[in-house]
Amino acid sequence: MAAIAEPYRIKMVEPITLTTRAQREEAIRAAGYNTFLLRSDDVYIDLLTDSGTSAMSDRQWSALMLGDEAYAGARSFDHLVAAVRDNYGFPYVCPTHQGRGAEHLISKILIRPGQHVPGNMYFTTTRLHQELAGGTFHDVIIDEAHDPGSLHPFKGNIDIGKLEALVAKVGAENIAYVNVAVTVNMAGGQPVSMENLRAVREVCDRHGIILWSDATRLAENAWFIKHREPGYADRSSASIAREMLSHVDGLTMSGKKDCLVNIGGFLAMRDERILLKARELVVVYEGMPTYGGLAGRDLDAMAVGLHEALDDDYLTHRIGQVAYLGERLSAAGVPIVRPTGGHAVFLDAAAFLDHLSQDELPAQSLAAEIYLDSGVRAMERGIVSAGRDDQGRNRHPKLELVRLTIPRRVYTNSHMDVVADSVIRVHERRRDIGGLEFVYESPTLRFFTSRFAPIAPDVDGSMAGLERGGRDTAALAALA
Ligand SMILES: Cc1ncc(COP(=O)(O)O)c(C=O)c1O
Ligand SMILES: N[C@@H](Cc1ccc(O)cc1)C(=O)O
Repeated sequence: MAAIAEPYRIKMVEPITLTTRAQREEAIRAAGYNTFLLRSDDVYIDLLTDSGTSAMSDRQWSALMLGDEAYAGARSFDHLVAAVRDNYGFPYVCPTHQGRGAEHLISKILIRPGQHVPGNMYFTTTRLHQELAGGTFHDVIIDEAHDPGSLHPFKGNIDIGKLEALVAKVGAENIAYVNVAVTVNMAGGQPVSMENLRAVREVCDRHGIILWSDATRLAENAWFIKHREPGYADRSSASIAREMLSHVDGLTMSGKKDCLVNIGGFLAMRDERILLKARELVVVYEGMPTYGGLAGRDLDAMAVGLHEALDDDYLTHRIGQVAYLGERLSAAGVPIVRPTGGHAVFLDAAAFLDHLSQDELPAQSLAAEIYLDSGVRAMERGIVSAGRDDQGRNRHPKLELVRLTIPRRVYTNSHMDVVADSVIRVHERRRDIGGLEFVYESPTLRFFTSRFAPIAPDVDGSMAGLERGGRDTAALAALA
């Protein structure tokens, strides 16, 4: 697949800040070594997330101006419904303020306490909402997804054998629904094949189980099917996305990703009974069913963005940019999850810092080191993100990763070169990097707000001079 240049011209720019090493040392200490707690002004290239960080197009900005801010019955809602119907094929839509708003509602609607929810690898907010509704999440993704080196083209696939085994064990009536994420964020932005979606549908039909989708990165998944699955090369990603969704009963969407907006989400479905339930709940937790916690202009921008994200040239450039960064790192011997996925390059922190145990939080430490080196902000996706189980024990996920997440239409490959050079530099002196420990552990979704301190001094200055072995008193003082 030949790389293409940005299929757009840049009409507006936002200056970003270059920082000194001394400023970054101060900033990461103040942030308790948690990149989520850095101030954006202290970040040079921000690869924390692809969520809500897209650049909107001139069409989307125009749509914002046309937003209808009526409390009820706004035409902006009609625009969103039409876009979802035309692009995704669902007649019913319930907007929410973002993806987890939709997850909250669908978990409350479909899960009875004690039921089980199989899915293709956990996502933090998804699993939490399933648990809060009384459900138990089960990972039924194929084993290859847990192996950073496996080159399986569809590492997001559900393992049909694992799914069938769970149904046999707990009984179909105790499965609330099957949730299939496209792509799979925590596995590295890995896609699900159409063949797999069909097979999962067949299992669900045979057992009378609802099939739902977390379609947050639907467009990127469709592009992978076009380029990797036999029979789809001549199809548009838009038509492939439509076919993918024909296999599911409904979806939750974080519009902040593949709808190219800074805020927004929704539920979409075919069953009017689910819509009615969603409307009963949305007025309690989000807002009127025609705005769901959003401004009318947000609905309009999302209606335009969800269509733009399905454009093949846009997708070829976007996924090509992720691959470009991945190839630069692989060529230098940096261990990454392969093949690269749709939204991010994931560093294999366990292999990168193989002198650290998982309990020394290698991914958290690596993300802090990369920030210290260059001001590039990444995100931990390992033991800290996985949290604790219902017995209060740390979960030890097989993947211990750092995510370099690429916002949509925001950075050029010159930025990717700066990122690659920095990660390669850090890799060259990896033996000097020590681990971290918690100094404050947040009880829920702990990766967002916990604070850390170095547990081991290094020899030549990476985190040297900040804190040596033990508690980060400055960080604790800042917290108090
Ligand atoms: C796969 C996936 N599902 C759900 C969500 C939740 O979406 P939001 O951040 O809009 O609440 C996210 C991002 O958080 C995600 O990446
Ligand atoms: N969904 C967004 C924001 C987010 C980040 C981490 C989370 O665990 C939850 C939400 C992302 O994947 O970047």
